[in-house]
Amino acid sequence: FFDMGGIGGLGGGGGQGHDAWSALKDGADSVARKWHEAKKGMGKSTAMPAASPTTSHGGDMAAGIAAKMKSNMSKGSKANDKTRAKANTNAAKKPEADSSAPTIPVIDISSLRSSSAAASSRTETISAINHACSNSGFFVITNHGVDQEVMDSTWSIVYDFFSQDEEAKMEWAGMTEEYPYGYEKGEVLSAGKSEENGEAADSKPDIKETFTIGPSNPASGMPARILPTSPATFATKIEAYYSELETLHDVLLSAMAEGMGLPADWFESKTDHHISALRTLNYPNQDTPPEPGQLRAGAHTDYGTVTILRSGGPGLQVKKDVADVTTWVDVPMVENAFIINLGDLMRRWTNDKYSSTLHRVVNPPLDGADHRRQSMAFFGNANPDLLVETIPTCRDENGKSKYEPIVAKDFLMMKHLASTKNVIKEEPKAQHEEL
Ligand SMILES: O=C(O)CCC(=O)C(=O)O
Ligand SMILES: [Fe+2]
Repeated sequence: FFDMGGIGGLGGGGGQGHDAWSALKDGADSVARKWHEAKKGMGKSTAMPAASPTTSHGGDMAAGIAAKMKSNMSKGSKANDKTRAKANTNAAKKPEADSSAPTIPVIDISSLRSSSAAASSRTETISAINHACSNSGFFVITNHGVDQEVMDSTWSIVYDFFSQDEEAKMEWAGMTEEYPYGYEKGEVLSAGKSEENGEAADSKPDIKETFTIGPSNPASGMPARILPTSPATFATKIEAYYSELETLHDVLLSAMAEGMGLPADWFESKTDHHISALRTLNYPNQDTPPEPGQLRAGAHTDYGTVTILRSGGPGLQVKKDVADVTTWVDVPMVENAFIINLGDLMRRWTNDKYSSTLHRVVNPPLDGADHRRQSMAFFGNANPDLLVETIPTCRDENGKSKYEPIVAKDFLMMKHLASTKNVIKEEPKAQHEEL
């Protein structure tokens, strides 16, 4: 019910997206400019657009349904603190109750990636990350150490992949329960959340197409990767990108472990044959109004540990409730940065100490301009056979937890299968079996 309220209750999703855009227009930066910058960034050989970190909100658009919504972001609406003030100097000037105050800090993580960094700067970074994880569950990282050439060339080849005609892309479709990867169109992202809560799911497919790969490690128990042969260098590039982000995932988990008062290597044995997935996303240009309730990506939470996202333009918004009113906060776009957010597995693992926050991608304005948009999301996860029991330092004062232990892969598949009911085929595609 909770998610359905978020979608249906906002009074018609096509409208929802456009209302959000008009609300954004009142924000610090004009949406038109952001779109313009984003478009420049969508070119074949370009990366993320440059934009200054800003947030805005659509505070009034959901007032009518606020009462129906249970606040899961009460922690996220805490006032500015030192960390946020440091990450964005504009924030420091805003009054505490201002719902447009940034909840998504920008954190420089160079100290986590350099062996010569001063211990104090590492501690400061870990504390900023821990704070963001315990509040909005979203933050942006800079100086993350991922190879620029790998980032840019993957971005560019992914653009080329999605630019192919439907037939060429469908060659790589055929998602099954056993092979939950490949090309697809028609996912209902919001359904994963509904399934966890035992609710009926919305049936409107997202206005997007995706191509996903899983781990290459046979010890993960996942099937061997099926990689497109066209464009020619797609396979090598996307595999290199996956490896880079696999390392960054380890770095972030290690910082989070320390943030929770655990040894830095605490997650290592729990992720050494992980089932993280890399999903590339294309949101085609929209020149006709969407169906009511349809968004580029419906409101959802991610499923795993930590998501590492590279996003090519505006549209991504994070839910924030302020005094029982739902607002959607724009995620700041910072050139060459990654957006980090936590998944439901991490939320459960930490007994809700860390937040997995609802987010969505809204529709662009129907203004005749080309608003094609691209993203690449690395969905970090744990070992498939890991029994995820509440982290010792996250139990309550009586040593109790809100959650029963769950097996990591069972939890992931429950959510994944709920959101891909429209796309999953009964049988694997024969043509790829010999690969
Ligand atoms: O494209 C984006 O910016 C976000 C996509 C997303 O949230 C997801 O695929 O889980
Ligand atoms: Fe997401």
